[in-house]
Amino acid sequence: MPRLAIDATCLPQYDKLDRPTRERLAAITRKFRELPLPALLAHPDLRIRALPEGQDPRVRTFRISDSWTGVMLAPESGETFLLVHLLPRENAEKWAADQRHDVNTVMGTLERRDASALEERTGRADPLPAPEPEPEPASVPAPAADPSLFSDVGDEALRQLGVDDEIVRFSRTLTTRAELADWGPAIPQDQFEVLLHLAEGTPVDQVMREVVQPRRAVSGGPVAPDDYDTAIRNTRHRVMLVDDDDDIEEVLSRGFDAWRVFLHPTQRALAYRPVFNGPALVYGGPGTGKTVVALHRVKHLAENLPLGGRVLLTSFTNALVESVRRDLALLLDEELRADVDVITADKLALTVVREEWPDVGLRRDSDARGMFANVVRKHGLPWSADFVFHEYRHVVMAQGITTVDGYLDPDARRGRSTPLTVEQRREIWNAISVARAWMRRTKQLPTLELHAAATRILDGRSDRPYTNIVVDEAQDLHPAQWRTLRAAVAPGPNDMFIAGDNRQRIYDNTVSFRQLGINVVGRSHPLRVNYRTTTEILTWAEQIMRGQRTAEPGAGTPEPPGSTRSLLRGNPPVLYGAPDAAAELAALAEQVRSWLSGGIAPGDICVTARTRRGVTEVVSALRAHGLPASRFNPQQHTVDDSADTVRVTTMHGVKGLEFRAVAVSGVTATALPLMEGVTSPDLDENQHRSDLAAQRSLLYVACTRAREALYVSWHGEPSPFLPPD
Ligand SMILES: Nc1ncnc2c1ncn2[C@@H]1O[C@H](COP(=O)(O)OP(=O)(O)OP(=O)(O)O)[C@@H](O)[C@H]1O
Repeated sequence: MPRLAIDATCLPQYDKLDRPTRERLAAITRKFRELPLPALLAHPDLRIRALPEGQDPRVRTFRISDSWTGVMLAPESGETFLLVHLLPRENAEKWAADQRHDVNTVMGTLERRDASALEERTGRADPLPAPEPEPEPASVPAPAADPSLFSDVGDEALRQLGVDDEIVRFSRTLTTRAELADWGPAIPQDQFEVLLHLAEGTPVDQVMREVVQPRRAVSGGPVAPDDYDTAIRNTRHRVMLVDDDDDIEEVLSRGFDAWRVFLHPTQRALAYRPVFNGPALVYGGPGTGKTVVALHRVKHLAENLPLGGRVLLTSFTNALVESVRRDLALLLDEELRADVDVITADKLALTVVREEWPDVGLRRDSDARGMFANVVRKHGLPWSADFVFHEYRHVVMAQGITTVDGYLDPDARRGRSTPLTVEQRREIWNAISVARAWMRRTKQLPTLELHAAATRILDGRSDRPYTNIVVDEAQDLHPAQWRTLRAAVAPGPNDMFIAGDNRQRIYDNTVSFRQLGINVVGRSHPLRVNYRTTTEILTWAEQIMRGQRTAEPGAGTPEPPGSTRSLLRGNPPVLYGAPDAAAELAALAEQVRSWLSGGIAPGDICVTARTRRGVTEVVSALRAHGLPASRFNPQQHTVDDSADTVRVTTMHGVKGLEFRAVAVSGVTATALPLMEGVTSPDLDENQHRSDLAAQRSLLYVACTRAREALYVSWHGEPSPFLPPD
């Protein structure tokens, strides 16, 4: 029986169809599965048309309605029809005639190209000749500088990476990366990805490892050039196979959830790898699908749980947990979800501690800081409360030190820049002990204490609550939180799956996985394709991180800025430096108005401010300009807050989220960095640097939430973190 497959290109188009057109499309595609090819092609109602002048004899169009046309690929051999595109009638014939589909025999995938555009650029030519042997260097005159973008990659190397002759020839005509990016939509997508990596300077063997091999792993070997059936089956990152009993309408209407179906080969290889022999780390820049991979990993683990097993999926804040819980419901049926807990590490610690100590409560961290001020005053200590609090947070609690000898160990304060004598340490230890004893007496524990207690309880048990733990947004967890997580699962295969990006670290925690007994060496994997943000926005935002070399926890190799690529194109960010705050707010309102009138829904627009006060000012200003705006507190409301208003929140509040349009306001020198949030260099030089880096990351995180449009504004002197002009 013929089978139906649907190209990802159709999904956003499907959203534009009205109900009767959708029903008609479903009825037509049902026929694709019911009728043999000759009967289908001859069917009078469907008006399937070949394109005599088209580039690809297998491409046909069919009528869906007066205004919509479908484009399909109907290979002569094999049984799979591919629904390639849904287009307004007036554009369909031309588009369909320009496209050609081929099997990429190296990667085993089905690819589409704009053959007419490529032909115009490179001419129709015979395949490239076999490579000549390299001439002896001594006999060659010094070559003229080759301006071609890929001058240091030979034809044969390109072919081995799955770049076919036509694209090899085409690639030789390119001189800049921008030109390559412009041609993205015309080039076969897998080959485009290979070229993008090479253009960034990625070595050939790394491109082979990261782009070609994951695709080969799916195809399992070479695929013949006419084996369209197999190639379609191998192209699961772009093509969805419809099962015989699937309801086509239902399948198509899942469009917005493309992440559930079309995993990039690297994403799929990580999420569905049967076993990692210990903790595994997935890292990568913003929007590369780390959360998506984490969610699919949960699916894999839940599907393979032993009897009585449980999976924990955790993320950094309540809002993020809420967001992944909702997404997980789209991926897993209820029965599987029953074996998965989706909670923060703090909630886990509280639950564990309450099992032993039911009346324990949670104390705000700011309270704990205040308590240290009392102790310092009472003991007449010569240090500030902040200094002692930092010793507590970044030394004692970070390293899980439980005895005075542990604190006196010469290694305990490694990385702290203010030296302390043994006597001084004893004094500080006493003060910290007094504060901690007092907290325990009141039974109101700040989160770090809660985690210390939870770790102790879990370590004392023979059984562990979880079979597998999946951690998203890992970069901001404090070591004490990691210890709870480590203790909640027995060490072994598939114990921990961790997703994070150290360049998005926006709180004051730094972690050494090795010290925590979380060994990810040899199991750290990068993701490099950004699915969220356009190239223009991403390239600009990467400049915020210029000069910053942040090692991934446990990965050893720092990720250089620019190692994430987007396949999406759009407009560059709009930057505006206003003379004063009022002018900045007025311009912001105009920007929001223009997005709204351009058809972006209010709920798809987010405005960030650096502080809560800034949020209040923005909300008032937008409302004063007659625009719908409301404060959006992801900690309290969930992210699907249905109010149809522009969301306004702090820069911290947008962590992990995304919006079609983002305005980052108040990027003024006095607000970024906001010095009241930065440890004074007199207290600790290293912490000072680390806090500044976190504030730089904050701007980077806020800007990389934008999918299509980014606007950044300031008044007076701009933040030094902004990219230079
Ligand atoms: N394979 C895919 N196909 C389609 N969309 C995808 C795919 N992978 C990710 N996306 C989409 O890209 C966007 C970013 O994904 P995700 O949030 O998982 O990235 P992330 O790496 O966790 O981002 P960040 O670190 O910036 O929070 C989401 O809209 C997601 O649905």
